[in-house]
Amino acid sequence: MAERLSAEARKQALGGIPGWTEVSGRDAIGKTFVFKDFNEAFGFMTRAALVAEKMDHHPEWRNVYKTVEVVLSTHDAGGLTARDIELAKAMNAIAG
Ligand SMILES: C[C@H](O)[C@H](O)[C@H]1CNC2=NC(N)=NC(=O)C2=N1
Repeated sequence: MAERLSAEARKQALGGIPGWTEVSGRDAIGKTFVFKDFNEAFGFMTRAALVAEKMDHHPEWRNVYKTVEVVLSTHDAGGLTARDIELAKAMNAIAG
């Protein structure tokens, strides 16, 4: 099973994924993506969903019109792991 990231490791990892911050009150990271319109937002979710499924690592997310709020945490590990960082990077790349 993936190991939870140390304080130092997560600080360093967050530096490499623009827009992602620690979620207060739980061991997770989050980002709110804002797109041009609903089509762009849902297109992002569709592409991200395919990557997430391939990784077998799934986001917690919420879509309202052109925004997508994402929270990443590794449920099996009870907190933040390298798998979350990997998916966050992929999501940033997909969003462009
Ligand atoms: C059995 C399956 O591999 C696990 O339940 C996977 C699925 N997707 C997952 N997604 C996330 N975010 N955390 C997990 O621990 C997790 N575990």
